[in-house]
Amino acid sequence: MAGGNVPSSTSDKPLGQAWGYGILLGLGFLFALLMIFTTWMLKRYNNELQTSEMFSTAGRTVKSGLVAAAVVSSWTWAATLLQSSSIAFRYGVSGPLWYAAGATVQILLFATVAIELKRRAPNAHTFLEAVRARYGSYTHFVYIVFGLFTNILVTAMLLTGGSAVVTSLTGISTAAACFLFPLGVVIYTMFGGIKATFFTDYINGVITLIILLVFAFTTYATGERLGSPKAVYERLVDLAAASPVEGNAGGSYLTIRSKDGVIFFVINIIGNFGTVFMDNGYYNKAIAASPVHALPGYIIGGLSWFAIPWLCATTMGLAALALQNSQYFPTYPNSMDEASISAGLTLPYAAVALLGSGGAVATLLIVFMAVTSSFSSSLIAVSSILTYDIYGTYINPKASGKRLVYISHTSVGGFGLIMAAFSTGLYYAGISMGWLYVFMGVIISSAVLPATLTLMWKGQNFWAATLSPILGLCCSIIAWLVTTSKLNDGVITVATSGANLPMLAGNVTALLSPVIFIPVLTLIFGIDDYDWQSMKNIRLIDDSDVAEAAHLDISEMHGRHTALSPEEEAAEQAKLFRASKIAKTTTATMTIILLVLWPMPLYGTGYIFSQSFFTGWVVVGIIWLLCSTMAVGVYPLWESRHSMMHNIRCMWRDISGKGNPRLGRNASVIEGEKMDDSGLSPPEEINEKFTGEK
Ligand SMILES: NC(N)=O
Repeated sequence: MAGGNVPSSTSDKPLGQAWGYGILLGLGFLFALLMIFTTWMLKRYNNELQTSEMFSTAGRTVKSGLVAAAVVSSWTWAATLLQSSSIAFRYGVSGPLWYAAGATVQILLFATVAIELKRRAPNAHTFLEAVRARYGSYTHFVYIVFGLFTNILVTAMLLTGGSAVVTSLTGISTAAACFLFPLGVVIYTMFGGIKATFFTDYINGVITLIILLVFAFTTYATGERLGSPKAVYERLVDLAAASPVEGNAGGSYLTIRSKDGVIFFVINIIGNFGTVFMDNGYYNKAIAASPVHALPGYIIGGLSWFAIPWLCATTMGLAALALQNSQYFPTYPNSMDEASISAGLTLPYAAVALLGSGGAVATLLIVFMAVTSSFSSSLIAVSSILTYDIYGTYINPKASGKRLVYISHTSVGGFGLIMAAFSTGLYYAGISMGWLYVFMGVIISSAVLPATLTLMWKGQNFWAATLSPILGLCCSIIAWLVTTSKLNDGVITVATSGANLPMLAGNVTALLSPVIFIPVLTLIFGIDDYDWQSMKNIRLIDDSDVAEAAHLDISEMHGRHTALSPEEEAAEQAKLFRASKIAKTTTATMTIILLVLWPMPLYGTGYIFSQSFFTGWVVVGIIWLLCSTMAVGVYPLWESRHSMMHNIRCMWRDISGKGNPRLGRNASVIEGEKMDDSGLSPPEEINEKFTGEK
């Protein structure tokens, strides 16, 4: 059951309200200042200007390490930490695996779709532009609505989850938290555009990984209150002996065979297909990546992300189970109520039980990081839809680059404000993050298949692309509500409709009904024979007015602002074609491993973990998270080393008065993947040319 009530409050808050306001406002403004400084620096030293192209595509030059870091951070929602820990609290060791596997494969499979988008529509700013190019305005409108639904649901989940944690730890009101979370993010996203999300994603991701490692080492190695896999294992065995888990093999918390766990697995897979494939943010990151870096970026990102919910929930969900009957647990001597579990309070309570007020501060930090990086990604996604797909297409098609930048900024601010108000309303309606998490697929997943086929199959006709998401949505809502009513004698409430079986019915219907609608509509109206040309014809925006206002020549600006020559385009297409072939086999293989080969034998045999198996399980989780830290914490720094050195040198020349620091002023722009950097500053050749230094 998910949602329906407001979580019960514990009398003593581990931290005072000053902590809540300090972190929400202080860190928010710190990030905003960092972004203002970075934007200024990139303009001063790299001829980089916040044009409309730059705001939403980062010049299409970002490298794989930073793409991976951005994927990891923006896919690390509040729910990734909070909901996964609550699922572990409910179902035991299977929960973290169901959560992690059920939400990683979409990122891996999306790599294939991302490559197709770059191949088919090399100049698109959003996925929706490609939809319009192929099918026209009606279909475009349908996918705009599904795209906006996705970002609204994801943002609502971030704010409901994040604010519940802040309230539970500091006592500041949930409504205040809902409005304060977006403040700093809106400011830094306005200044930095998609590049802001890449920067802050990197920082947020690194901080998150470090805190998760601290939690894991405290629970399984160093902490006084647990401190070893053996201590956790023994308490889980005792707990199951006293009250066996219904639907789990042997009533144990230490088995992958869990009836409700596997229902959650299915809901999780379906909902997350929706939130990746229908979120423009993931297409935006692919568009921002240079052609050869999109595929490795998504694969490294997906595999690195897997360890986050897996280890986080294996640590915090199980620590909460192990410590819930101890005096350290905030709800002691009571158990956590259902509303608190659904709101995601398992992790903060476990952190306090493990580490006292230090755990509470670490939780506030990690939740702040999760909320802000994903929120920023959603802000860019929504702003690019409102700017390019609605304003630039239907309201003012002749809009200048400057006007589009203005609309982007306004959209960012407006969406932040609306979502703060909406999430506050959800809180008072008793709709929690956990409820939204299992609900999201019901609303958005019917568009996944037709959206994918828009890029992958030339045969899908206009009617199938346009009608199947709408028909699928109608069917999924009916399936969800009818199942709720049937199982609850006609009583449909937030609590009854949030149970596993109604959500399962709604989710499965959403994803699979297009499997019927698409062939039927294709048979009725005839198979299409699309030549992909209209997608190729999408053009870059003319940003010359913005460049002129900043006294820069557009041809000198960093990033891709002009169309490629036919030779460059042919070379880029050849690389993307090769990447497309690699993507299909690699991602399909990884998906089979994560969804079938790993969990299913453990599920089928109903194996109950021995103590040594559990220890090995935890050790693999910790090693995996350490590898993730290297991949998204260290690798992007290595990749950007020349760019960073360039900027440091420029800054030093500037500070010490050694000449004009705008080194790239007259530099020729080196496009596409010839760029030496990660899209954050000019390539080495430029550096050499103007400084004489290597
Ligand atoms: N991003 C998710 N599904 O945690």
